[in-house]
Amino acid sequence: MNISQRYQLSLALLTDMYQLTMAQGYWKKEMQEQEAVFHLYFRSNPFKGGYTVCAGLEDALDLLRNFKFTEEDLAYLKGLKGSQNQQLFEDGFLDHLRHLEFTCDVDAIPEGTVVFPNEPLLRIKGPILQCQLLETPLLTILNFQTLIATKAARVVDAAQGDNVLEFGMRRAQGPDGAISAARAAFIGGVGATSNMMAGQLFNIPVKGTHAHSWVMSFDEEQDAFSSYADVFPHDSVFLVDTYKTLDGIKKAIEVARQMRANGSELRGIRLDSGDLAYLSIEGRRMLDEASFPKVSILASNDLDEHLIQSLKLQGARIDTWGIGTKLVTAYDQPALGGVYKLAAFRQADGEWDYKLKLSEQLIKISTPGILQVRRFYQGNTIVGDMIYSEPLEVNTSGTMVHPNDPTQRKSFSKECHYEDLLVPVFRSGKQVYDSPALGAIQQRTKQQLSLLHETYRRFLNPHIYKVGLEERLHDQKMNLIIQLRKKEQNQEA
Ligand SMILES: Nc1ncnc2c1ncn2[C@@H]1O[C@H](COP(=O)(O)OP(=O)(O)OP(=O)(O)O)[C@@H](O)[C@H]1O
Ligand SMILES: O=P(O)(O)OC[C@H]1O[C@H](OP(=O)(O)OP(=O)(O)O)[C@H](O)[C@@H]1O
Ligand SMILES: O=C(O)c1cccnc1
Repeated sequence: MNISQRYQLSLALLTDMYQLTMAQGYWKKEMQEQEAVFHLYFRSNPFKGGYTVCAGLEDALDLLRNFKFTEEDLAYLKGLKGSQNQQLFEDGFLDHLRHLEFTCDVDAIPEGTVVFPNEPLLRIKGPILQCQLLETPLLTILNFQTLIATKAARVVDAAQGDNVLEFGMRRAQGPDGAISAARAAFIGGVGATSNMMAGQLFNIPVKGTHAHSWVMSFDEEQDAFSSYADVFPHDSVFLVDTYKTLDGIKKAIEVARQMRANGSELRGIRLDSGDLAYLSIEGRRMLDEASFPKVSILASNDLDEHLIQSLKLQGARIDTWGIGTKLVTAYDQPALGGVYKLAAFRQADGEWDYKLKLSEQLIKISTPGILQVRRFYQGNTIVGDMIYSEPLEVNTSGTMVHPNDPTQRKSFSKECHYEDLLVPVFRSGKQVYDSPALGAIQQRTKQQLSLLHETYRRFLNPHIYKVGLEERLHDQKMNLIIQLRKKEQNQEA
C-alpha cells in the first residue's frame, strides 16, 4: 500500500509554501510551461560510511501518479491571506492548479541500488511549475527512506547473517516515521518488524516477544513464563531480565522442560539489560547444558551496528538482534542531506541553457546538464561511477574527473562492462515502470552490496568509492563557473 492510500488524502499540499508562491510566480510571468531539468542527489554518505542504499521510489511514484489538486486543497489555498489581508493565491492561478495534469519525464535509480554522493537518484524533466512543486515531497520521501535503508544495511552487515528484527516504532519520529522506517529497514535487510501496521501495509514478516509488564503482572516470574507458554506453546520467547537475569534464565529453562514434556519447544529468550556479552555466553552455556541448543538468544537495548560488532568481538552468543531507536531514528545522523537542484532550463528558442548554483566550496556547486550515471564493473565488482550529461554523451577515452579535485582523473579499462543506473519511470506523465515487490527490492540490496569490495563497507574510515564527472561534462561545468564568476566580478566593478 502506497503513501496516498495510507493517508487517503490528496498529497498535492505535501510541499513547502514557497513552492506554491514560486509556482504562482511562474504562472504570472507566463513561464509555467518552460521546460526544466532538476536532479535529486546527496553530497555525502550517511554515518561516515562508504555507501548508501537508495529507497523510497515506490512512494515517490505513487505521489507522482496521484499528483492532483482537489477542490478541498484549492479552497484551503484560496483562504490564505497575505500581509495586507489580500488573497495570496489568485483565482486564475487556482484555476490553473485545478486543471494541472502531471506531464513530466522522470528517470530514477531503482530502490535497493547502492549509490554514492553527487549521483542523481532521480531526474525530472518537464514544465518548471510542476518540477518545482515536487521538490519538497520527493526530498522528504527519498531522504528518509534512503537514510534508514542504509542504516539497516549496516546493522545487518554487522550481524553477519544473524536475524535482525526492527523494534523501533515506539521511539520513531511519529507514526509515518515508524511506518516508512519499517519499510526502508526491510529494504536494508532486516528479517521482520514488530510494527503491525507496516506488516499489514507492506506484507513484511512480523515478530515479537513480550514486555516486562507481562512478567510484572504475575507474582512469580516462572508463572509468567509458563502462562505465556500455555497461550503460545509454539511461539514463546521469554524476556528473562525483569529481576536477576541468570535466575530468569534458570526459570525459563524450567518452563522449557515442562513445555517439552507437553510436546512443544521454547523458541528463545530475550536479554534487554546488563552485560549482553557475559549474559549471552552464560545463557548459551546454561541452555546447552540443559539440552536446549536450539533455543535462540535474542538481545535488545539501544543496539546499533557498532555495538553488534563489539559484542561479536567479545564472543557474545546472541543469534537474533532486536534493534529499535538507533535504527528507526538514524540516531547518529538523523537526516540525509539530499538536495534537488535545477540543472537545465529550455529557452524560448528551444535551446537548453545549463544552470548551476555557485558556492564558495566546489563540493557545493551543482552540476549542470541532463545527467545520467554510468556504473563500471570489473567481473563481479563495481569499480567506479561516471556522471555524464546525455546531450554531451561520453568522450571516447572514457575519462572522468574527480568532482572536487580536477587534478584527479580516472579511466576504465576496455574490459570493464557498464550499465546506466537511471531508468525511465515516467514518460509524458505516464508511469512506465512497475515497482518490484518489497522482497525483491530487499534481494536487490543484498546483491548490490555483494558487488561492493569489503573495504567500502567497513565502518571506520571506509575506502572512498570513485565517482567522477565525465570529462566533457566537467569542462562544461568549469566553463560555466568561470562565466558566472566573471559576471559576478563585472557586477562588483
Ligand atoms: N558487553 C557489552 N559491551 C558493550 N556494550 C554493551 C555490552 N552489554 C551491553 N551493552 C550496551 O551498553 C548499554 C548499557 O545500557 P544501560 O546503561 O541503559 O544499562 P542497562 O544494562 O540497560 O541497565 P538498566 O536497563 O537496568 O538500567 C546498552 O546500550 C547496551 O546495549
Ligand atoms: O532499545 P531499542 O533498540 O530502542 O529497542 C526497543 C526497546 O523497546 C523496549 O523497551 P521498553 O523499555 O520501551 O519496553 P519493555 O522493555 O518493557 O518491553 C525493548 O525492551 C527494547 O529495549
Ligand atoms: O517484541 C518485542 O520484544 C519488542 C517489540 C518492540 C519493542 N521492543 C521489544
